[in-house]
Amino acid sequence: MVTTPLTCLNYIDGEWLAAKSQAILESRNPADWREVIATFPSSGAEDVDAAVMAASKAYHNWRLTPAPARAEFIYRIGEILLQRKEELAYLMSQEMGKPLAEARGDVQEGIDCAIYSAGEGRRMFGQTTPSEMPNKFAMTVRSPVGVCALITPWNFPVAIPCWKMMPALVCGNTVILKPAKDTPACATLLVEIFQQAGLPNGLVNLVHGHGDEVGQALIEHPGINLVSFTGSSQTGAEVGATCGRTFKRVCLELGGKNAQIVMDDADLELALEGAIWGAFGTTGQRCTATSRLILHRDIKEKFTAMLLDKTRKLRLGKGTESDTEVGPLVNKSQLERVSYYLEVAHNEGAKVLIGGKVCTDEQLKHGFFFEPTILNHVTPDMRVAREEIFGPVVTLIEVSSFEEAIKVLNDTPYGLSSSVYTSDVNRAFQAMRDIEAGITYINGPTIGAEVHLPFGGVKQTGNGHREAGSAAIDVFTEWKTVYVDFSGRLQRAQIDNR
Ligand SMILES: NC(=O)C1=CN([C@@H]2O[C@H](COP(=O)(O)OP(=O)(O)OC[C@H]3O[C@@H](n4cnc5c(N)ncnc54)[C@H](OP(=O)(O)O)[C@@H]3O)[C@@H](O)[C@H]2O)C=CC1
Ligand SMILES: O=C(O)CCCC(=O)O
Repeated sequence: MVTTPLTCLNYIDGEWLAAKSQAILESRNPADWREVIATFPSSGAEDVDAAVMAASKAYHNWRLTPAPARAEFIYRIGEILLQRKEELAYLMSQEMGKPLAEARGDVQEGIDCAIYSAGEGRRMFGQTTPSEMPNKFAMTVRSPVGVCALITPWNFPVAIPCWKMMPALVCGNTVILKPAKDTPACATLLVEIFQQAGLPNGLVNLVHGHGDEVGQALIEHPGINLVSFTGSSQTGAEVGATCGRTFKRVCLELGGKNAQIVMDDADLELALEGAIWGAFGTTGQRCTATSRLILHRDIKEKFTAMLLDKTRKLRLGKGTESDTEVGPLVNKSQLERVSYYLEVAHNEGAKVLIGGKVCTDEQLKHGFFFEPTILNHVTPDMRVAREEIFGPVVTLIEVSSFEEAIKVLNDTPYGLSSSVYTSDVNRAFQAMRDIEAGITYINGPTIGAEVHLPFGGVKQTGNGHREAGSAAIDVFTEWKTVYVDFSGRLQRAQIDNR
């Protein structure tokens, strides 16, 4: 296990460095805020400059390294991640609060992503297409985009950086990672693992600090070719606007307001398991979390009773304790945000069936714990049914038909994940066709994405790109069309006669 507090540094051009200003910040344990987990640099524009310079220099060799050789390096990272999985998972649980079992799952996603992306190194196919000319061949090849800025949130501190870094690197790009300031230690240990795998200087650079300083300097920097951002829709809109203004390719993975429909013909035990995991897994701090349960009126009463019973038995605690099912929120402002939405719920006339307040348990009083909460009498027009809460709060909405359920599900500015529990195959296919979301689960919870499949959403959840799976290769490469004219001269007559 890692001994805390850790002293984390930036990693630029193969060296561990303090910020040029020497300023530092702290990350603390959300289950007990008295405990400092790490100190880390509060970097500025001059540190970003150094990282961009290092990444640009490294790009010249890396882009010419054959993709299968790049892939071998990525595979090696996957192997070391597997060896150090427990260490990384424990640190994650200490630093952002998720239960150990979930933290292991987070690291496992990083491993899966490395293994999958390494395979892509041998599959970076283009196309050959017949030319209209007799003396020409035509083809498309993939080229790397260049220097990529990767800006990540705290809720999946290993998986999300890996979703971005593994495909970016295998495609021949170099990267600068700006992790969330709540999880600097996880990002530092991750980069140490890359270093252990034999990281060439400048290929991966790590710059810690405030989003509105480091993040902003990155998105504005003329040496950055691509920005891949995962975070809130509010920040994402600003990132997208800046990238538009400065002509950068940008991939935005943003918020969600995901719903699970439970129909009158559903297997209720199965739907219950899905609802509990979807709503309270990672303390509701997933972009795919179930925030709305859309319940058919014929099963609503029975299902609500089952839900209440199960929620009452959930064990809150420190993520590092083996029997914990629900950990703390990540920081004070998350606790305030969730408390604020409870006030909104009261004002809008929703009814708290369970939870609804900061946890008062003596053992947990130094952590950011909020009780798992169920809100009843919620209607689709209420703010609690439309805005992302990002905490352990689920709203119950009653409907009378399948058509109404789909309409309510779609009635949100977001479109990431969705789920339908039904035993009617026709309804399942209709849901697949009519739901406006990037991901639809049939008889499964809204959470639990697999790294070899495209991930992302519609509407205010993003800008149309997909990460993970083969879609990630589209994000991190440019198409180049190549014509080979083997006659050695222009054939005027053929051109004119076309
Ligand atoms: N669709 C998806 O794939 C996912 C979406 N999310 C969404 O992320 C949100 C929670 O994450 P959270 O970290 O609070 O989101 P934020 O948008 O606050 O932050 C995300 C990242 O952006 C940085 N940042 C903040 N301001 C700027 C800026 N002006 N320019 C550039 N970068 C900036 C942050 O730095 P700092 O830490 O210093 O603030 C952080 O690294 C939720 O809305 C959730 O739905 C989360 C996971 C997956
Ligand atoms: O919230 C996220 O950042 C990813 C969640 C993936 C999933 O649970 O499907």
